[in-house]
Amino acid sequence: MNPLLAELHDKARAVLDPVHHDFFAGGVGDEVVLAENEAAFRRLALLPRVLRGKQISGDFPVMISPTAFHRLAHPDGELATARAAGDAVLVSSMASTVPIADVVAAASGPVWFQLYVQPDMDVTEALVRRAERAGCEAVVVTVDSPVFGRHRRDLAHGFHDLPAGLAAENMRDLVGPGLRDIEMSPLVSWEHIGRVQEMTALPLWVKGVLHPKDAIIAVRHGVAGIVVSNHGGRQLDLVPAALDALPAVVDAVAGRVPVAFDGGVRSGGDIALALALGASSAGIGRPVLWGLAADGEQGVRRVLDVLRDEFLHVLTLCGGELSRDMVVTRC
Ligand SMILES: Cc1cc2nc3c(=O)[nH]c(=O)nc-3n(C[C@H](O)[C@H](O)[C@H](O)COP(=O)(O)O)c2cc1C
Ligand SMILES: CC(C)CC(=O)C(=O)O
Repeated sequence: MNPLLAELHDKARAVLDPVHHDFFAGGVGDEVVLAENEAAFRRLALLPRVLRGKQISGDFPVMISPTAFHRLAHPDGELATARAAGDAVLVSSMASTVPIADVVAAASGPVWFQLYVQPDMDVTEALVRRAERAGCEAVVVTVDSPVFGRHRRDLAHGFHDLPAGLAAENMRDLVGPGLRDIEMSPLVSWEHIGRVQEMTALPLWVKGVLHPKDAIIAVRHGVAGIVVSNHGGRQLDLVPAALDALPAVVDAVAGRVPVAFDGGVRSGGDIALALALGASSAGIGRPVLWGLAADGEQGVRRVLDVLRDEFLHVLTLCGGELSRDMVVTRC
């Protein structure tokens, strides 16, 4: 982990209510996958190319992954995150504690709307319209959550809803303000993806694909892109590290749509490894929350600056190139 990010996590831990810290930090079950997401990067190494004789471009293919309830981390919540995002894609959680219109107004770059399909399709449609009206540039449907993950830390703390004064603002007038007002349903299927596509002309991504067969089905459904993700180790504690699932999905998709990735990215080198394995961009989840808790907008800015600087440095050391043949396993 980049030491500056570790410092921000330490600071966040010191300022956050321990219950909220554990909501952000925790994973499902024994937290095997939570640990594996980070460990997977340590098992890989990069073989740099040399004497490539070129200046690298400043492209920084990173997105801010959707995470719920930023006002638990800082009073400015998602407004601070949006202001700090710069030109990185900000995927704003449906469960934001600031309405999506205000998130988009605070951002200078693209904002995508993350959606859990609600079994009541009128509610789903209302959310999609809200995202469109706000000016979101894509809808990202999270598909790895047929039920809520069982997070032992939250159960131990008895944390199952937001404190008074905070609400899931996009949901408040539709179903209610709380965490438990958001429905997860195992009945959601590819048919619902089709129905969301019929509702909107916005590009639709699916987030939370691990099986290559699902990636192929997604492509067949005309999705604009796929995010390989295990939800930061918060859903099923039996899945592989997200990084280990990435190459097979990239191969199955075979360039037909972009394949983004998230899970365990904690340094610029991690971003480089994910891109070398074929990711179109790398998503950042918890480090953004640590920056936000530690120092609001400035803290999130710091996280992105540190990662950008480190990524571009690694890229230069790799000859400005990242490809699958440059990735080897450590002995
Ligand atoms: C506190 C927290 C809340 C999250 N909320 C959402 C959410 O609302 N929607 C969603 O699709 N994913 C959610 N995720 C998953 C993230 O989008 C992302 O997949 C994951 O955090 C990436 O792993 P990382 O935290 O190791 O970077 C959440 C993750 C965390 C840690
Ligand atoms: C269930 C959501 C409100 C948040 C989420 O996806 C998560 O906490 O992992």
